[in-house]
Amino acid sequence: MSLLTIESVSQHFGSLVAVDSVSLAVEPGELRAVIGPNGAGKTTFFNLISGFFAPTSGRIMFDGRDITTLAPHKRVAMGMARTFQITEIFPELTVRENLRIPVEIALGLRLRPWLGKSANVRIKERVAELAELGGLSEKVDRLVGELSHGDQRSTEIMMSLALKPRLLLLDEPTAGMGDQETYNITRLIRKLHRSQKLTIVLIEHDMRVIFHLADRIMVLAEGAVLAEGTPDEIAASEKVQAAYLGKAA
Ligand SMILES: Nc1ncnc2c1ncn2[C@@H]1O[C@H](COP(=O)(O)OP(=O)(O)OP(=O)(O)O)[C@@H](O)[C@H]1O
Repeated sequence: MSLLTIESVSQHFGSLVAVDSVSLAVEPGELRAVIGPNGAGKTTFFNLISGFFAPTSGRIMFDGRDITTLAPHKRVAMGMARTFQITEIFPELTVRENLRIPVEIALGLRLRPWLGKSANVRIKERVAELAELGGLSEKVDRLVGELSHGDQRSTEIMMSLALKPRLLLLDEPTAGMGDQETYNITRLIRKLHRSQKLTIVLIEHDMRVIFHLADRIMVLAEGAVLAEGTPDEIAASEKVQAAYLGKAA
């Protein structure tokens, strides 16, 4: 059974059709990319998956359950995590302190007035494990606000992972990054996908990232699915090339 199934979903804003009857099935363990020129409807599509809007029409199923109108926090509770284009971390806290927040939530220990020794040990171990996996072990005591954009993004991704999501939605994970940082984040995402068998849907502008990572790619243009296939098929598609060059496909 697919983990996420989108059936003919549309989103209208007045007379504008931002997402036009889009369908998608994401299998467990798959890394699926959604690409498209500016204004193609990618962010709106992500907002529909994470529940920021209910679609004008269509149906969204997650883990066999109809979540079309389910509130975002209930989707998170079902195992859907999302990172944003704007980094959502606490810059005035250290990496360790940032990671500790979702770890405590995941262990059901957040905001307890008093934590026993064994609870503290469990939290510390999990924070250390996440820092290691995210390549952040040497930076755990640094303030996040002082880190590079790439390390901040890694921290944010590891915070999402602390919640043990079954689906991770990544919204332009390398936005605003230079070549080295883009490479590092791409490697981290690939490592998480492979080692944790994490199911990931990502929106990305940077084609190098997409072609290195994705099992399959869906291309949106003017709200509709223009093409779907493996990276090789998408790279060879004349329709896709035309859409990116701004010509009529
Ligand atoms: N809340 C909204 N109200 C009205 N129109 C909207 C809203 N959100 C998006 N749109 C419009 O829907 C269309 C698709 O926008 P969307 O942001 O989803 O595209 P995108 O592919 O993510 O673009 P980009 O790559 O530039 O981020 C655009 O024409 C946009 O102006």
